Amino acid sequence: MPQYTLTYFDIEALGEPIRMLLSYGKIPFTDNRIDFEKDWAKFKAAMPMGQLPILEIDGKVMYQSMAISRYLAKQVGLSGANDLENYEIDNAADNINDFRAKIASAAYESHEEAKQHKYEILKKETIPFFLNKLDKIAEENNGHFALKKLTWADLYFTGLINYLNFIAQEDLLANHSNLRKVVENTHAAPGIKEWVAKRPKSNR
Ligand SMILES: N[C@@H](CCC(=O)N[C@@H](CS)C(=O)NCC(=O)O)C(=O)O
Repeated sequence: MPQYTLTYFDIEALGEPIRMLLSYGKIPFTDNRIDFEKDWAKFKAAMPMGQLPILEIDGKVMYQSMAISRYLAKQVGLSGANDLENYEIDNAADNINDFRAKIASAAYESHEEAKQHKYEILKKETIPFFLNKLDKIAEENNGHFALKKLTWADLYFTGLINYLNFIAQEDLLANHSNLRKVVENTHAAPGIKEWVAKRPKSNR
């Protein structure tokens, strides 16, 4: 059996969809968590793109969380059966990633006034726009993001949601029952249920 090591920070965010994919596939992995304050400066230069997560499989270093997710999804049966199905899943994951990037752009803005301005637009326009669109997609897919069944796009959203709530500074799912259903369906999946019950507690 190959040795899997997922290296990320001690949070959910971009590492969590990968932890969920491995758990769903019942693939044992070392959950290596780097202390950002204490140790990150030491590791950063050695990372392929200066960032985390990375997944090592018998020493082969993989990076870019969505590329890793696509790779693992194929291994564990959470990708599509053909190009069109994969398009549907990728499309959903890209929508989710666009939403993530918009929120992150406000959260990591270093200029205080610009940050306030970005949050105002986020709250007034961007968040309601994306949540309504994503909730509609989830409704059309019976509590999933694509193909009316569990795919890696559901794990991508569910893995990110606590982090998105944290950086958006609100409960994004409060008024979106179809998105809550995606999270419930993902949490109920075999392997993921057990992972969520035992994973380190984090609010992001
Ligand atoms: N596109 C990359 C983005 C990775 C990324 O933004 N990683 C952040 C943590 S979520 C990071 O490593 N930050 C530390 C740094 O840039 O020094 C991916 O999806 O893997």
